[in-house]
Amino acid sequence: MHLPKDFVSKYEKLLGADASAFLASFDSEVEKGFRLNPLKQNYQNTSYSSNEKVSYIPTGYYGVVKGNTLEHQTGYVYSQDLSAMYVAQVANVKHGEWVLDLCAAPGGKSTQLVENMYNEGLLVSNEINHKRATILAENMERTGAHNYIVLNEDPATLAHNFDAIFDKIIVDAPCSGEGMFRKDHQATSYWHQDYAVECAKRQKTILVEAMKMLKLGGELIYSTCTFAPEEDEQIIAWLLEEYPYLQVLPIKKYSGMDNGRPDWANGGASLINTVRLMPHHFRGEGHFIALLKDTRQENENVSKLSSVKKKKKRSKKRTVSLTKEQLILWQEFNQNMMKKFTILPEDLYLSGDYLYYYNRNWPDISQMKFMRPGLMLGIFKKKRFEPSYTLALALHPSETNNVLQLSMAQWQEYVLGNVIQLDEQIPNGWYLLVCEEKAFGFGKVVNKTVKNFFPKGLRFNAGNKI
Ligand SMILES: C[S@@+](CC[C@H](N)C(=O)[O-])C[C@H]1O[C@@H](n2cnc3c(N)ncnc32)[C@H](O)[C@@H]1O
Repeated sequence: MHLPKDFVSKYEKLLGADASAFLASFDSEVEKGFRLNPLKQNYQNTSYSSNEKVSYIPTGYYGVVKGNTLEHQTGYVYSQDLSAMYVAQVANVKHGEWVLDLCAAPGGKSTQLVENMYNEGLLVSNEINHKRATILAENMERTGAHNYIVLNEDPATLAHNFDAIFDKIIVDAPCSGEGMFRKDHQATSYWHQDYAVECAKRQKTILVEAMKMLKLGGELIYSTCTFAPEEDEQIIAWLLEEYPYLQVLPIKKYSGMDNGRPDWANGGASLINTVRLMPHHFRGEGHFIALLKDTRQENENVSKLSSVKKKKKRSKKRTVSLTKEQLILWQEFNQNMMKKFTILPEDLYLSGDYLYYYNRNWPDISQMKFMRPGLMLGIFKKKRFEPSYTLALALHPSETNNVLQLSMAQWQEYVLGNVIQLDEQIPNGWYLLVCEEKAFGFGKVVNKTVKNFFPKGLRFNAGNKI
């Protein structure tokens, strides 16, 4: 592929003898990867489970996944670059933590983070660009997770609302994208000599806001998909200067992963703890990851206590505005449909006519633009409750009373938006529709006809793909 002349000479200087292998890697083939989703029932029951496993991600595999298939639509598989999937692994989220993914669309890292949280704690997944935030919300809903919020805000507004409340913050920063050149040749057209420095300025602005939201003792995970030291080691060196209580923690380096390069920044020894994923050494695209810890926790118990108090005070601000009639409609649906899925009335949140699960302890988001203020349960329509597609994907067939098993051909009809005719009479009402053990939506049975509630914007023709 054609690389900008100045790009070539920059990396010849930086890499010396290693430069020719690095530059040659731009002409080699991109290797693809994907993850399976452990939140799904029997999640390894897919056609991909015998693919070669990735050593550094328990749910990661080498190979290509097809869109417009049952496994993809139901969120069992997510296609992701083999390098990008190491970021959420480095974040090592623990059940119960509050995590912020600040630059989240289209959602590769957010989907992986939430899948590792097993419905405990909270993931706030934010994207500044509205169009991209819509895609993020769709990808998040396919995970079937219960514990996420999708926001569409700029980092400064978030920081104004979320004062030092997150255990972990992921900043997968907008960058010069050099690591994506091999995948997207067009990306080279944006490149110029000063581009990395321009991107670094924006990265610093984002990081200043991120730091306001990090709890004492919290961890910041910073990543880019570029090789540029200005946006990688030099950004971490700058962070250490601005926030001297931050420490760069070592990241485990698997085969082919390189140490960060202190000599490409200010020589700070701890920069070696960061990781560079370089395509001439590693089976994936270019990436940089740093893990930083706020070390103040142990020494500053008093401040820590005040931050906990702040969290409790903030969460009281939210209000629940369901009418009695709406509450009854939801409870009726819940009792008929669900075996184990209990939501307390205090954890219900109404936005317009849409009902969400929003844990009463979560932070107040009423002053921010949201795409999903929690798990969407459904919508109230003229004295009835219609369950959402999102809820269907969040349920295991074994958790529900009314399950309707359909064939692959019937699933194809459903994702096209068609009604499905049944051969036999079954009781009228709502059913969780299931194909090959995978819940793919809700349908309302009326006299042997399954009415279709698959969202119009998501419909597709899967006819020739299976
Ligand atoms: C590298 S991409 C994120 C990829 C994502 N984390 C994933 O794994 O799918 C960076 C994102 O930052 C967003 N962005 C651009 N400018 C921003 C800004 N000033 N503040 C916050 N986010 C920004 C972009 O819209 C883009 O979606």
